[in-house]
Amino acid sequence: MGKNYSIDLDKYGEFPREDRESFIKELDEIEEKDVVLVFFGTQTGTAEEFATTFSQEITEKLHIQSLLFDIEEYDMSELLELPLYSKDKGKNVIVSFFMSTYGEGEPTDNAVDFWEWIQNCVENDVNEDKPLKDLSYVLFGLGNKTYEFYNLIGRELNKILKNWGGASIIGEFGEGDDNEDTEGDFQEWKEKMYPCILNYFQSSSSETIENDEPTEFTSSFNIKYIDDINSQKDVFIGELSRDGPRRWGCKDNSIFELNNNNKQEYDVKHPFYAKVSNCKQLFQDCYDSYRINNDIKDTKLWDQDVLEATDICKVEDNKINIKRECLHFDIDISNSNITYNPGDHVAIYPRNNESIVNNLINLLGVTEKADTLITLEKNPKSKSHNTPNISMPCTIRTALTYYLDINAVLKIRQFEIISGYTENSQEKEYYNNIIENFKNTSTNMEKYHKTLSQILKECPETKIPIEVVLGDLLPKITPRYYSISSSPNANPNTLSVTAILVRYPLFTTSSPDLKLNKMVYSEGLCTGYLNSIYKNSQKENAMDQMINELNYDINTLHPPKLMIPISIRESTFKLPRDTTLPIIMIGPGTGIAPFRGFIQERLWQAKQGKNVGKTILFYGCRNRNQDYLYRQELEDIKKELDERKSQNDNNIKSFDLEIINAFSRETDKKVYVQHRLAEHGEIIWELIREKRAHIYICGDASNMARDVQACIENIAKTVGGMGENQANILIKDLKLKGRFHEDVW
Ligand SMILES: Cc1cc2nc3c(=O)[nH]c(=O)nc-3n(C[C@H](O)[C@H](O)[C@H](O)COP(=O)(O)O)c2cc1C
Repeated sequence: MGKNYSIDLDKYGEFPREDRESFIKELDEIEEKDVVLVFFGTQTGTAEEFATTFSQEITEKLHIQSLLFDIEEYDMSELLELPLYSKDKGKNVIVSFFMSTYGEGEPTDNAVDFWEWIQNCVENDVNEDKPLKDLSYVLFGLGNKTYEFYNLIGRELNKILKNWGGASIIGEFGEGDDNEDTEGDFQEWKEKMYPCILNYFQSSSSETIENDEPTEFTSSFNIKYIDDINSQKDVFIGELSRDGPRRWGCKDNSIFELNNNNKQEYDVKHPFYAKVSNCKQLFQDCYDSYRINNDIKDTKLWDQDVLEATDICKVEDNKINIKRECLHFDIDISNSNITYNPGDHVAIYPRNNESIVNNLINLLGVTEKADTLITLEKNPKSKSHNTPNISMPCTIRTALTYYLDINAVLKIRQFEIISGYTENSQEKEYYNNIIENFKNTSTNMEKYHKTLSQILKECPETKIPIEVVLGDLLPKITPRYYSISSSPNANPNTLSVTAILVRYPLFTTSSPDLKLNKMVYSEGLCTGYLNSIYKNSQKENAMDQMINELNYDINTLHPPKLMIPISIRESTFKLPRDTTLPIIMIGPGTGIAPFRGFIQERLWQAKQGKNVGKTILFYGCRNRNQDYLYRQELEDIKKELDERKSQNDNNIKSFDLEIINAFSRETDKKVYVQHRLAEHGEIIWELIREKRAHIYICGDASNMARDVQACIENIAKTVGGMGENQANILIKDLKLKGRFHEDVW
């Protein structure tokens, strides 16, 4: 399609067009005149999920053609050509964007190029041409109000499209706040948006748009079973891959990827499968307490795909105590060409628990076909142009284990689809109640906490065709990001992860004999996966078994089970280039993760003969004997430094490390990091004001980060004698100068 539409694209700055698809070409391939294009910028999949729902409902409910695009994969400079193209072809096109904000008001990884390009456009356009003046757009931003730059990407994009581009917005700019209820915000917004979209097409189209009752849901795909496959090499076995299937082999007792020869770069769409070189538990005897049947979610009993907490649970009086666990992993990145800096993030791709997959396969009634190869082919009766969330051909078991999030909490659209697949009036009523309840009261969908298996268990007469489950119902598994807790210089070829296990207590069985009470819980997808890797690695001969399992029988073929798919995401949470500058790190709980890397790096720098500035860590946890992460390691480093100092050791330059702890449950008084920070106001102030210290906060976004910032402002007032306004400006100024960093979630 390219430059047919006489726009001088280069004038606005270059877009990396290589390897990008053309959305105008795809638009050209469909006959319909009225089309909604839907782009998403997502990190953990929410924006993609909303964009998918939006696109599907536009087609199913409004009967308007819609195309869905990952913003990363398309040449977005075509936006400039789109108005002329549409005019030329007599098409009415709406462009919609679902954009999440990350970092400190930054775009998601898949939107980085688009974001740079559109900002360059604004800068390069001296004449302010309003090149998008004939473009109509729809915009929904996803963010979290606890962040300073709430929904910055959505808000800025709105301004750019409107003010610079001259485009017109349809309906209202929508915003979802993850701190409250993004799903509810989206529901409300889209219900108002649909009439606006209809209106737009009705007034601009020569044809009449029929929008009576929504038609019945039609599966986007038909399933095709493949009995004989010519070439096994074309089969996907659960690997994550930008291009074709991937295979692993074994030599000298170690596993390596075949046919790769390190040529392929590893990224989020083509992760590196890494060996775990070491993993261990970090907490000692640490528990969370729940009152029996009181603190627990109101939910029906079911006996599958939840875990009974017998081995991690202690009953005591009228309480159930469930174990808190935190795992440390050292991941081997040798032979991967992967590099990282302390403070970067690692993406980990989880997979579903085998027994939960088996349950679901049974409940769906596909046990016999579970290991047959399938592909999903477009259903000619469906108008949907969506692509499936699975790599094909693969087996149903592979799709449900590696590609689809079978534990995802079902949302309203999924209930709408499911309700069409039962003849039982009670089940229908049950679904309708959930849908109505949600629509009328904006109840947070998480409250229901229903997964597909639970629903199928509760409603046995619901029979959902497998192609709907695979192609329309389940979202894809997205990677989870962790702050890397190591320094590459101190640990060549290793990357560490510190992960607290996420457990959702669901209910307790209540027995008059308290000792018989049990807790039932479900696990977070990624930490459950990491826990299974940890447990497996504790078994004898785990590695040998994994190697043995790499046999090439198509029915059991899978990526190496104990290897973790990873990729790196660069972060702005970086140590100062000038090693002599002091740093103040505040990171309670797993917020310590990047600081373990920082401390390792500073120690390494000192050992290399560099002068290293004062390094203070404020670390908080409940109790020094239970959940003090890396206590031994930190104490060992302190000891080593003290010994070297007392011996006037010239092999290491100065490295003044101070660790200040806040233990919240050791005394009657709750002591948190901000309290300890306030106690050290004088030195903090001196380091900030006189010594150009960098401040780093890592951990909980909603309370801790806010309280710590308020505490630093207070120090500026009480110690530095600043007024309210001045103290506020000081923090803003530090941020602008790149001396105040946050890595919060
Ligand atoms: C590390 C991290 C940083 C974030 N930074 C911001 C931010 O600066 N502003 C904001 O409004 N939301 C921020 N968020 C919230 C996300 O935008 C929000 O959770 C969104 O729903 C995620 O959508 P996604 O699943 O499409 O990536 C951040 C979330 C995380 C985990």
